Amino acid sequence: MDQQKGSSLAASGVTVAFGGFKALTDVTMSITPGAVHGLIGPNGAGKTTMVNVLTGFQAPTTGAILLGDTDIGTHKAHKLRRNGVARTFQAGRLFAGLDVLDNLAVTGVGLGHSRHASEVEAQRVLDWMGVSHLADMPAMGLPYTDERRVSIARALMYSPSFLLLDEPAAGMSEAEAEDLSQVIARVAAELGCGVLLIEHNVGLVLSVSHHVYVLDAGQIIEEGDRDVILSSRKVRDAYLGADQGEM
Ligand SMILES: Nc1ncnc2c1ncn2[C@@H]1O[C@H](COP(=O)(O)OP(=O)(O)OP(=O)(O)O)[C@@H](O)[C@H]1O
Repeated sequence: MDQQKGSSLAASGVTVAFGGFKALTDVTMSITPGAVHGLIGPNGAGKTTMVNVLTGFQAPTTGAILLGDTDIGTHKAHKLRRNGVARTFQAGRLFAGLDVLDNLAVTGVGLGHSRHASEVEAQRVLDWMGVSHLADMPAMGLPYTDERRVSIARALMYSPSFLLLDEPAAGMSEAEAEDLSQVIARVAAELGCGVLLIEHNVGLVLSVSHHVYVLDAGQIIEEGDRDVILSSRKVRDAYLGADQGEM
């Protein structure tokens, strides 16, 4: 199965149960190429579980994960990555002992490319991100925002069709988050990637997303554009009910 350019990555009626506890219940959502999709919700709503189930890190208990017309719900993460579904993690998970270029090149080698080709691709991605000056820096000790950028660059190796970002702006200042939002917008607009953005920074999500899903207690309670989300009583209640402060 090759990369599915032009297809959607979707969850159809997905439930994920851990023992008797349902982290997700009958969730249906779709990520389309060239667009940014937001996924917000209070703590414990199921956002990371959603990313895990869309990227092969967690199998759905029931329901289907569809890449185009193919149910990939039982496919493992490394296979999905080869099919163009890439992600980042809440913690950057860089290899501390390697420099930035090698952190990216390792992904290329894991995808089956030669070391030389992987280094060329790594340099290309770092250039595209505007962070080529980091190439020779050790990953250990990188400033936090650079670490986040390198994590995204690594996920962009060999042009995935989908990029799922798990709280990429955590710990960033407003100015840094604004810079990041421009990178995210470019990933969709210039690379044609379908992006799913999970963030506690709701303002960032609303500013950059074409379509936003709201999870609460494992269920989608609202979806739509910025105006729909901002005017939703259900969304307001979910956040206030969970004492998450203002949106
Ligand atoms: N492997 C697991 N085993 C048991 N329960 C789990 C597991 N993974 C997640 N959960 C539970 O599922 C629920 C959803 O967790 P998840 O991390 O997906 O939420 P989240 O919306 O990403 O939360 P946060 O915003 O705090 O990161 C939580 O109650 C969590 O404790």
